[in-house]
Amino acid sequence: MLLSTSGLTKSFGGITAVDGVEFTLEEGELCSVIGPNGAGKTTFFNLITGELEPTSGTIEFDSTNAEGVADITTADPATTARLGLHRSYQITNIFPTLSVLENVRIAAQAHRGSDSWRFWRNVNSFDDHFEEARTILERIGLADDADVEAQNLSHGEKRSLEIGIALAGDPDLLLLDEPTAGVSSEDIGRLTDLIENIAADHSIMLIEHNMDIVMDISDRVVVLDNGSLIADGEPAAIRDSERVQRAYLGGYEGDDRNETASDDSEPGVATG
Ligand SMILES: Nc1ncnc2c1ncn2[C@@H]1O[C@H](COP(=O)(O)OP(=O)(O)OP(=O)(O)O)[C@@H](O)[C@H]1O
Repeated sequence: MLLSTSGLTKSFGGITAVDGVEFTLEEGELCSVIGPNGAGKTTFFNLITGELEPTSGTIEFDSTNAEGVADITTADPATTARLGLHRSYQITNIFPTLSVLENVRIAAQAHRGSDSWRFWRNVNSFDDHFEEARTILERIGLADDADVEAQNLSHGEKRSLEIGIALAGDPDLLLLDEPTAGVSSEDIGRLTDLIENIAADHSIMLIEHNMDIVMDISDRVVVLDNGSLIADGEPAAIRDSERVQRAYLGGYEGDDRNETASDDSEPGVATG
């Protein structure tokens, strides 16, 4: 287990945005979180990263940066980040007038902690951050744009840069909140390839409304409806679940339904 929530609940006044969620993520999984608008997906992420404190329930994270499993139920975002939980936001969080390289370098430097700020004149660590940032730019496909002001990137490239900034934190678990929202169709393929590439050596939780992407790249899909986790299983089983179709998918059949429908006589969907 990398992450686990038990009875996780968050109420805002009369609204229970997240309602008793039992969830476990295994290391290496790419797990998509889907559900209708207002289902509680972003609140679920905010609870995990410590932006919000739960009303009740617990969250545990098996960080490589801590001894054993850490109880992160009430940890703040700085603490969860230090433990290896990073996210990219729906709202862009890059420095628009700095270069693409600087955006990632600063994130790498911040991650290395107060020592590298204190010894910022230390040429070696400064070079290390540049080196690390350049390696990340290669990976996210922005190496040729290293000196471009971030504000001049396309929307899709900005989303890639946000992922690069999150990668500079050396995360064990990356939470991506609608990374393809508003991205042009030609950039979507690139971004999807990038997420798959990152998933090769990171655990990922992904909030995504584009069902073709969800079905294509997820190892596992969980469905939130009205704050409750109503289904948890492999993509094909989720797509074919009547309950999920009723709550959210509303007739979605996907691109490859004919290829995979026959092996789904016993859908592997756990319900909450
Ligand atoms: N800070 C807040 N104060 C009051 N209510 C909130 C707050 N944040 C979220 N909510 C409510 O909690 C519920 C879940 O919202 P949330 O944003 O988590 O859903 P979501 O599944 O991420 O939706 P979307 O797909 O539209 O982003 C909604 O009813 C929302 O209005």
